[in-house]
Amino acid sequence: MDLLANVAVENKRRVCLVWEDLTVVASSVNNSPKRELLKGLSGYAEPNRIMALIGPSGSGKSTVLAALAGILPTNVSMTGNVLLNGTTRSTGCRDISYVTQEDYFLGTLTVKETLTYAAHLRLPADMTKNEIDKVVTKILAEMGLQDSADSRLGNWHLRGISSGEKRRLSIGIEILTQPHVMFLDEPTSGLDSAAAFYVISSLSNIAHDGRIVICSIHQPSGEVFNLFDDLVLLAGGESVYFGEATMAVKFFADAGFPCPTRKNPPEHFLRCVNSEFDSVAALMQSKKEASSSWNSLMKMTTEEIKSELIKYYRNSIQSENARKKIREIKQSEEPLVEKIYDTSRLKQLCTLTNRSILNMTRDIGYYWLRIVFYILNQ
Ligand SMILES: Nc1ncnc2c1ncn2[C@@H]1O[C@H](COP(=O)(O)OP(=O)(O)OP(=O)(O)O)[C@@H](O)[C@H]1O
Repeated sequence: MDLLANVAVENKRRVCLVWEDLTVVASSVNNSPKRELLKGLSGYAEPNRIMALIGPSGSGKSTVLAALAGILPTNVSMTGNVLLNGTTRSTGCRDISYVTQEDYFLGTLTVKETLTYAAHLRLPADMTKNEIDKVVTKILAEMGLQDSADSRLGNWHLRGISSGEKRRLSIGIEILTQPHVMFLDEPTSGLDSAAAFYVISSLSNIAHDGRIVICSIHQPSGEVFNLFDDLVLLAGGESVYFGEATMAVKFFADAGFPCPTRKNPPEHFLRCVNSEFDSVAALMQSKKEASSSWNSLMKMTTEEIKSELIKYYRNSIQSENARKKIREIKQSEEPLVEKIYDTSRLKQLCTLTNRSILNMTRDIGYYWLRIVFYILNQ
């Protein structure tokens, strides 16, 4: 069996991700008290599904992604477990990939060149040039980048590909190694609604090809929201909702906070838990506009709605189902659950960060070599 086929077979293995009682605490600075960034979150992610992580700014979305990917900064400590099954590797680079908000590229290279260099660096050394070309062609097609394959990426003085295409290229580079789990921090930030839809559609296709995709996202449009299978809504580091995205509207209605007709559901969910709206409401009150405000219709402050929802979620059927599913995944004999890191192996939390730095350094080194060869050949 050739290497490409090997990669494909491995990719079909079912891998589930489970997190239990995830608590992240930031150490005190200048005698300030320790701060709990995440408060005992539990959940799971299955292959063939794409999960949205939403919540107000500062609710802990990036911290959850970093905790699950094992790249928390050193000034925070984590308790709880993150479990990944079906693999004997711990945080091996083929299992987990993390796409940051920023795209780091050399603007003078084309899309295809960038993918090809990344493929040469990241794929097994014994893959032939022909095999690598096949992988690159497949990814260009998968990410809808065929038409811009020969376009330069661009930089401050060179007009290049669009921001949406850059995002898709970043994702394409990460799927080169066929990771089982992909984390993405705000993959649609700075994109217009059409580009955001395209990026999330591509991610949905990647997920439905047997992978777990989890991404944080700010205010998704209704169309983008409909692409997600699962939803985690966070507020102040706590779970307000965890479950199927399509069931969230019913959850809010059952909890006593129904989504008004014609309102975009994620907008309503965020409106319910974003305490910043309280200060906006206070400002409006001072302008005598409060009679029409949302809070006055609800007769509660956002802080009160948030605590009500957190309490409701804890005793909800969604929370019970999540606990049951976590138990089932952990008990399933085939494949085995492997603990990828826990509080006793905190050092492993740094491995991904180190690997990213290593990859970046290697990438830069390779690009410089390429430039030197180019100059010598002129
Ligand atoms: N390393 C850290 N040390 C101390 N506090 C931190 C650290 N990382 C994050 N925080 C704090 O934890 C809270 C959650 O941060 P996080 O970046 O996870 O939120 P977020 O939901 O991703 O926000 P945004 O949508 O604005 O990116 C914030 O109040 C932030 O200031």
